[in-house]
Amino acid sequence: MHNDIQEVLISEEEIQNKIRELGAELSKRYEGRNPLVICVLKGAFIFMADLVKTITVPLELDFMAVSSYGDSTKSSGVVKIIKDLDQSVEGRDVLIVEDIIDSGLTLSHLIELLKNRNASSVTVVTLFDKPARRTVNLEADFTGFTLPDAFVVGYGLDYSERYRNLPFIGILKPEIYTN
Ligand SMILES: O=P(O)(O)OC[C@H]1O[C@H](OP(=O)(O)OP(=O)(O)O)[C@H](O)[C@@H]1O
Ligand code: HPA
Ligand SMILES: [Mg+2]
Repeated sequence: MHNDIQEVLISEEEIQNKIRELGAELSKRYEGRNPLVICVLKGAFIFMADLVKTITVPLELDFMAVSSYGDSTKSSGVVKIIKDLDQSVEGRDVLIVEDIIDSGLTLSHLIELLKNRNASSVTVVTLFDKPARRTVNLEADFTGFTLPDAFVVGYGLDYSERYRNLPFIGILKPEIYTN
């Protein structure tokens, strides 16, 4: 698997250090509150697990599975809800945990949905951001790393469902892509 990687962009240690910083900021942001933390599956599952361990306020978790990339390196433009939340967001301080914002389509869709369901606040934390690729105007409230315009894998992010278990973020060798 590591043989398929052309370049490591962000190491495991850099990622873990950044998550501790984000956790400290979020603990301040939610002091005295009880946020509902929503993991956007599948990509954000590792980030969510590492992040919540660094947040010191009481919180609740829920999971939503959405997909727009399928087996491709490009967004289909259609955000499919594969699994909805178990819990109501009405009147809740919602924190959306994303692994990456690329075109911004997934998040803009989710934010709209949660606001329509009457969340009292919607805040976004993303570990990675690719602002150069945005097709909708959107920014996270908390961002870990800004990435160059390249398709990346690892730390939850896949290419065709593979490479999610790499502990770092890297770029694949071009011969791995079939499209
Ligand atoms: O800003 P965007 O262009 O919408 O891209 C970001 C989204 O795309 C990826 O999910 P994907 O659809 O690949 O599903 P997955 O998390 O199950 O891999 C990623 O995990 C984000 O949720
Ligand atoms: N890698 C994996 N999944 C993604 C990416 C990426 O660069 N951008 C949006 N979904
Ligand atoms: Mg994906």
